[in-house]
Amino acid sequence: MISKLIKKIVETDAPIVVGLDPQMKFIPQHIKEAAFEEYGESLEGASEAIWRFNKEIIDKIYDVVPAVKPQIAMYEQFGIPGLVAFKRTVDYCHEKGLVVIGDVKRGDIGSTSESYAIAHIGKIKVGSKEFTPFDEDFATVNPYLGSDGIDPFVKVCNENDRGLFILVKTSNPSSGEFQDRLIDGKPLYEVVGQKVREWGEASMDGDYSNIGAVVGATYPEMGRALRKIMPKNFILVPGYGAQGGQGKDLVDFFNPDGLGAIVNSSRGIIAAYTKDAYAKFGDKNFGDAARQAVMDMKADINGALGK
Ligand SMILES: O=C(O)c1cc(=O)[nH]c(=O)n1[C@@H]1O[C@H](COP(=O)(O)O)[C@@H](O)[C@H]1O
Repeated sequence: MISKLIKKIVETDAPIVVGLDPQMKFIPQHIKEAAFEEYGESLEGASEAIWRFNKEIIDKIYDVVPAVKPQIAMYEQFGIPGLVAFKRTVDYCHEKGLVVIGDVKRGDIGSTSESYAIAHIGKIKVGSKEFTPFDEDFATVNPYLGSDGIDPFVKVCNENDRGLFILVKTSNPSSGEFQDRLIDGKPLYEVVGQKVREWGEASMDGDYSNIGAVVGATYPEMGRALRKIMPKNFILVPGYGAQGGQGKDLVDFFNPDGLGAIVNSSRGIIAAYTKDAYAKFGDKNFGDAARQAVMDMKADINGALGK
């Protein structure tokens, strides 16, 4: 699966993933009104608005980026209709040829992890039939329960040619509270980075492993150290844009081959039309604003990489 992602990154020349994290406050009024008129001011109405918003964004960016990352919490807050909107989004992104990273941040005891893995990147048998419930290409995973919480994800991943991005050093301000604590003189995130390297060894797909890591753009120094610890693991880098990360912070997340990292921006892209820099598009053309924000992000990152 990582080879498919790499192929698309090279084709689009964009190591970028658009985060499909719709919040009601970002959805233009005309979309909400139309959805509410048909489905009422209800969980169904909100979920329909999310779907229509996503579809417009996807239609405007699918040919310039390799991947999207829907964050399931944004959908789950609207209950079952929200999860239906999540699944519609995943399916439509596949139709448009995009790689889908399900940002689900799962991880539990072994048996429970296995069920999470089946739900998102695996297959479930019902009688004589087999189903792929959510059917993402990659899932994000929380490793802090240890190896027995990760092993079932790796197994399901290998059986289905899918991928994982395992949290190593997160982008948020208090991530250091636990992740930077020293264990035998090493920060915990480095210990976890070393484990990601080991977990990924049996999942090679070309030059890289299907098992990747998540490291926040907001911690470039740590990104540099982790890049060396995990030379064959792709790094998903969130924290660009809304959380302050910029192209110049990202250079050391990449390998000398120009690959090895994919940078996420969610609010910075999907809500671009609400920002002064893109206000000229207006709320009716929020999809065009998103596309322009992608092009600007691409120029910023590729410029920093000297391309
Ligand atoms: O796993 C993630 O994607 C993730 C890890 C992390 O350390 N920090 C982080 O922000 N994220 C996710 O990346 C997205 C960032 O959104 P923006 O700040 O709007 O670009 C959200 O979906 C977060 O849940």
